[in-house]
Amino acid sequence: MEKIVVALGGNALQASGKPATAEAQLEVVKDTTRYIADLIGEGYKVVIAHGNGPQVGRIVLQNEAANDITPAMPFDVCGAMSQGMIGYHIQQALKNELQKRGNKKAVSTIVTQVVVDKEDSAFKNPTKPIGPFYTEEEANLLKKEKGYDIVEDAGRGFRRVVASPIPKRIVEIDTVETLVDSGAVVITVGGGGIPVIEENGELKGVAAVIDKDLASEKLAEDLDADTLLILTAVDKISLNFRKPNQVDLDDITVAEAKKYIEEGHFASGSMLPKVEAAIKFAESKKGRVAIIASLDNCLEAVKGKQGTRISM
Ligand SMILES: Nc1ncnc2c1ncn2[C@@H]1O[C@H](COP(=O)(O)OP(=O)(O)O)[C@@H](O)[C@H]1O
Ligand SMILES: NC(=O)OP(=O)(O)O
Repeated sequence: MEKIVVALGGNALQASGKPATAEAQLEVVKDTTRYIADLIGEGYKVVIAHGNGPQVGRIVLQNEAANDITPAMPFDVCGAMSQGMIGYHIQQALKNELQKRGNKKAVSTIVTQVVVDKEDSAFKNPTKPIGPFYTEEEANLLKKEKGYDIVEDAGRGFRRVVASPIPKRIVEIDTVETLVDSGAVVITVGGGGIPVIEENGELKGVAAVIDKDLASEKLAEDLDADTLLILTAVDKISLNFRKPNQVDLDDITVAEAKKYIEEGHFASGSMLPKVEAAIKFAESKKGRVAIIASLDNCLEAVKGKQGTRISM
């Protein structure tokens, strides 16, 4: 049975431009899980990973705002909360959807820690956007009052950025593997995993957000998956994106993908980490394929009819 690690992007988890209520998130997740249920219905063994940038940013803000009433939780705990919150919605919506289709598969979220290097240079150079968008005026105030690092995010406004170290090891991988082998649908490395460092033989949470595409790639390698399916808002990756001479790509080799990166076709912080994760997975073992596609085309993409496929 073909094993697929599905990495869900922001648009699969929340409606853009709408208030970030629990109801709105659940509605979007319900749509998302219909597509995932289609994949499962076709017999694919599916493991789900997802992002958390907007959600963990909001949880941190809620904690900071309520600090006078009850102590704010540290950043790593906020990451764990985002995993639980998003995982809960996905596992509930997917279980309901599968049950409707007469499928009794178990669906479980694993709170997942991912080890990073405490010397990772990312800790000195924050790049991962989290939470809401701000105007320039709001951004300047937040920088001054809260000491946030804030950058302009791809022409969409200003956003807080935090460190995004490279994922080295998935702590709960054996548990995930056992559950996947038992036939369960597992939701894991949510938000790229809760970042932890190893100190004197112990795990310790750190303030960071791991890139979920890179963590999903690590997961796919560890589980010996056949396919890494990265779902986002566009159906294919493009050369000259959003320019009059845009060219959408169907099938590319790792060598071509590397050349396109060098030519600067993929925006850092958005498409670049996806293409990098796809390259790493395709190179890791003969026969492995990475696909970047939109959620609504995920089944067609797995069948080779949609999306961009990256292979050796
Ligand atoms: N060369 C490119 N081809 C396709 N999309 C691109 C390209 N460069 C940047 N993008 C943008 O990257 C976005 C995906 O990144 P992002 O929104 O961060 O992903 P996520 O779905 O994980 O939240 C696409 O929706 C698209 O707007
Ligand atoms: N952790 C992470 O990569 O989240 P986003 O995909 O939401 O940025």
